[in-house]
Amino acid sequence: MKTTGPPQIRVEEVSLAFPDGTHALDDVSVTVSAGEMVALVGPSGCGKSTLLRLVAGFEKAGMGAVTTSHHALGYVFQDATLLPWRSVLHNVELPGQLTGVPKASRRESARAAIDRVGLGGFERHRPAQLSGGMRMRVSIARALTLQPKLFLFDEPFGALDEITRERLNEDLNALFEAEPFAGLFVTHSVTEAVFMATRVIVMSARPGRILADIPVPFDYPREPGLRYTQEFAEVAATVSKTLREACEVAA
Ligand SMILES: Nc1ncnc2c1ncn2[C@@H]1O[C@H](COP(=O)(O)OP(=O)(O)OP(=O)(O)O)[C@@H](O)[C@H]1O
Repeated sequence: MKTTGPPQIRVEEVSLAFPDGTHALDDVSVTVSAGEMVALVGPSGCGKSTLLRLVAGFEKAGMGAVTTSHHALGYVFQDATLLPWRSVLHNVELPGQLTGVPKASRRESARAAIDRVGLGGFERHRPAQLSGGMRMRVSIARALTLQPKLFLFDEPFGALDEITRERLNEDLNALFEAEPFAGLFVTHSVTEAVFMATRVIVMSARPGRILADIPVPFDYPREPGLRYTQEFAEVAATVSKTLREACEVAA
């Protein structure tokens, strides 16, 4: 198991209300260090995406402070957000192209990232020729070319079938193990949260507050069969119970 490094993301006592008065977050504090993958779960609309957007700098906190290390940031959304007219290779090259990386060098890192997500051989395919899971892999490869030390995932596998999602969880765990970034991962799946995360944060209904911060005590690599063990079931039950309480208050 890797040791955790210095904090990469610090959210301190943050509250946020949108201009229309929607109170999205209330007194939220989260620290994520290198080597931590923190899953965020909570009732729909509790402010999980808003919290990610704050960390990315797309929103400003009304109160409190958000600080991140000055490293490149990877952001992966539920939609793969690929350009349909571009090949896999050209989609993955895009961040390098936009930031002025010379062609040979950006092509080399794009090819390496495509290999790392298991899509070697599909460089010339267009997004429409790929499955949903493959498109998501392209999206992750594109983020990997930035060599992010901070990685934000906004429910990236929510639209995929169960088995594809499990495979992507396993592959993302392997990427995390190989290069322990600081990760914040929004999901509605308790199994996915516990399988992937080093900690699971459970948020309350809006305005989102932190109800629990539950450590996940499993080493990496995490074998697929971990999901069927008693220890896994116990951690998942703790998360589910807290989440259920949060949702019952919301209902
Ligand atoms: N720009 C905005 N202006 C006003 N309200 C907003 C804005 N963006 C989000 N909201 C509201 O803020 C609350 C939190 O939204 P957010 O998308 O962060 O929730 P979430 O927990 O990610 O939801 P879900 O799990 O359904 O994806 C919601 O009530 C949402 O409608």
